Amino acid sequence: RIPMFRPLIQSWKRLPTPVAAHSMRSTSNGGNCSLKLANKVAVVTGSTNGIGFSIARRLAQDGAHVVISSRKQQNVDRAVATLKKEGLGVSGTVCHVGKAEDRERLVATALEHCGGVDFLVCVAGVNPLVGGTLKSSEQIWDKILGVNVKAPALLLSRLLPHMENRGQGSVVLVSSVAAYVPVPRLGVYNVSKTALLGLTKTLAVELAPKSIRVNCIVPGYINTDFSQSHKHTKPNSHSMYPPLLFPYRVGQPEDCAGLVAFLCSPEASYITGESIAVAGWSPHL
Ligand SMILES: NC(=O)C1=CN([C@@H]2O[C@H](COP(=O)(O)OP(=O)(O)OC[C@H]3O[C@@H](n4cnc5c(N)ncnc54)[C@H](OP(=O)(O)O)[C@@H]3O)[C@@H](O)[C@H]2O)C=CC1
Ligand SMILES: O=C1Nc2ccccc2C1=O
Repeated sequence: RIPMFRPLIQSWKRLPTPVAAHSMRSTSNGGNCSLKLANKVAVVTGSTNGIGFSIARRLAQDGAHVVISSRKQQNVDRAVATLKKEGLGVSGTVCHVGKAEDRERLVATALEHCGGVDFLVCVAGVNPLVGGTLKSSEQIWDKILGVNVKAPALLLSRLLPHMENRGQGSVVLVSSVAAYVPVPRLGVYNVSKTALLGLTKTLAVELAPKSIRVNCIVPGYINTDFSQSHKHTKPNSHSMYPPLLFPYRVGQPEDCAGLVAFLCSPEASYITGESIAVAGWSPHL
């Protein structure tokens, strides 16, 4: 009876049921139409290497057509060629997520190749400075918040009308356990990853009436070039991170990919506003 809740309740009524979401159609991959993401289109930023590449591969293996992107043309070409050789349905374009014209090109590429978009996975993230928060210049603040926080929201705002046209959609943001437990000397980066938790919750509420779900994955230390270049963050027996699983194994990009595929799938159709750790331990209650 509280008026504020009325729009949300109306949107819940319209959320797709798992049964409806399982309907089978032919796939844009020319592949198996029983795959759970058949006929779907995914845009993945920062997807030519590491976690993003693994997510792109997994979504394509599950039947989606995936639009790959990152800053460097040669990386896009290499990633697209590798996945096409595996028989997967992918296309690609250059997109530095911090540049408005690149975001426009990414949207245009997705529409041109695929006619619409069902999933947006925002993986691209940077940390140009290892050091204390208060030692960071305004330029560093602008760079990190611009790429890590503003860019996902601005890209989604351009894709939104096309996702709405499809009747439902799923957005996945990539935060970090650093959002909950600050990694020493990753000051502004830690702050940006905490902001993504808030962005997830706010967008989940705003987009529920449009049947678009917004969730966030929260990786721990994952074995990629990015983490290699921040060697001091590797958990060890002196680190502030609890040594649950990581003495036995380090996280791999594929650990993140499986979770994103689930969050995009019909099985997750009643999950929104969640932040889920992939870390071998849990950073929150
Ligand atoms: N690895 C880890 O331990 C953890 C990583 N994360 C997060 O996961 C995400 C991916 O990290 P990870 O896979 O390790 O990194 P990698 O360095 O392995 O890969 C980064 C990818 O993003 C692209 N990229 C970098 N900057 C931009 C940009 N401005 N615009 C578009 N694409 C860009 C790179 O290609 P190109 O150079 O061609 O642009 C590359 O494809 C980041 O958001 C990071 O914060 C979170 C927690 C832990
Ligand atoms: O860049 C990162 N390095 C890390 C090390 C441990 C946990 C999270 C992270 C990051 O997000």
